[in-house]
Amino acid sequence: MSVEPFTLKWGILATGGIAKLFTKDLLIPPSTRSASDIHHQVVAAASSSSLSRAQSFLHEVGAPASATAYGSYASLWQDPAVDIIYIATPHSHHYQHARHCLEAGKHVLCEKAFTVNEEQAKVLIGIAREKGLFLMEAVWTRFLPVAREVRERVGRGEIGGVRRVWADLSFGGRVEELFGKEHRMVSMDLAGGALLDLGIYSLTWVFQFLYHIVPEAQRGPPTVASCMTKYPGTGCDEMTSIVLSFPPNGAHGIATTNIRVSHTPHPHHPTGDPIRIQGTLGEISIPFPAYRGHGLFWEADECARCIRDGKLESETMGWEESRVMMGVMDEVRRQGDWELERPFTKSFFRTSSRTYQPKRETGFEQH
Ligand SMILES: NC(=O)C1=CN([C@@H]2O[C@H](COP(=O)(O)OP(=O)(O)OC[C@H]3O[C@@H](n4cnc5c(N)ncnc54)[C@H](OP(=O)(O)O)[C@@H]3O)[C@@H](O)[C@H]2O)C=CC1
Ligand SMILES: O=C1OC[C@@H](O)[C@H](O)[C@H]1O
Repeated sequence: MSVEPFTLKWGILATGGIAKLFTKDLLIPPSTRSASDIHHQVVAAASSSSLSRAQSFLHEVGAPASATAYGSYASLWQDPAVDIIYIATPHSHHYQHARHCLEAGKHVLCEKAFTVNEEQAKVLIGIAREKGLFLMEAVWTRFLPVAREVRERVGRGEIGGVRRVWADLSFGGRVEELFGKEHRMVSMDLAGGALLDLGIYSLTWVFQFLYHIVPEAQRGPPTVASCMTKYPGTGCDEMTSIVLSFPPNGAHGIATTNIRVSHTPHPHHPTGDPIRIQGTLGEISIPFPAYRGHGLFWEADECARCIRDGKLESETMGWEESRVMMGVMDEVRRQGDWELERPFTKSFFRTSSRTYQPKRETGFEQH
């Protein structure tokens, strides 16, 4: 007997680079990755720039003609046809956009970094819990088959007890030419910087083996030591290196990120795997992965299965872990004296329109 797949109806909030890739991936039939239990439908997309931008976006990604284009985000989160909203705005806006979507009764998949600080993450989690809605940080690499397999093998003890994990995600380049002072990667107003943009991936690899797979009663937030070097153009971080020591036995996680030098200077001549998991009996290293499509559909499949099964959070990328990783990044910024220059902690981006003025309508004003 064949069972109808569960269909999840997506709304896309923002029309930038990753929104395009993600939406194209949503439209790849799940059967191409041997999934027959779920189906994704793109029902709407919204741009805060203009209606025509949303229309061009839907056309470019190949969405069905029935998909609705909106010229404001609020129209999207008010659309009754939408089940879940994928938020693909700059980091600075994740909190307020996710909050609006949740308050409008939508499930949310929010791009990384989840928020700009732990405080904001806690608020979003509280709202999702209270309203019975699914919420997940879109750390897509957690859902890659290679990540699942390595978690399982390490969890089975194949390399003994894990004592050290190294993870680097760094893209080197002529930063001033690439990003200037306005690009979201370096803009302080858009919560740019290597740590929030790329460092979250390094942290997520470390956390998978030194936190996620550790039995709940034994795991806990790590102690944090870090160095940060600022980008002269704006004052965000351009290199950050973090050393973590995890309970229960002090295992070390070394998470690094950089926008001046790369983890793989030449993709065809790799100089070493950027992820190494070292155990008492052996080591597993992972190269930078490459996939058909963009590899973003696995996280979308996870959303569909969780929502179908009535789960509010994913076991693979759960609320507690997103919150603890945000807390680590808060501490790294504190050690890097970041908040002395710009108050990313506490209420920044939350209520103050003095410190942050959105460039255009974002729905921010209500909070
Ligand atoms: N998973 C992954 O592999 C990747 C994830 N990301 C994450 O996705 C998010 C977006 O990144 P990316 O797509 O590269 O960014 P882009 O700059 O390409 O797109 C961001 C979009 O956000 C909207 N937006 C709303 N308010 C603003 C504002 N004040 N300034 C600029 N844009 C605004 C715009 O869409 P509109 O005009 O339609 O409203 C814009 O196109 C970030 O959180 C980033 O970390 C990024 C790259 C890869
Ligand atoms: O998530 C990301 O992965 C790819 C990078 O190029 C991008 O800046 C980052 O946001």
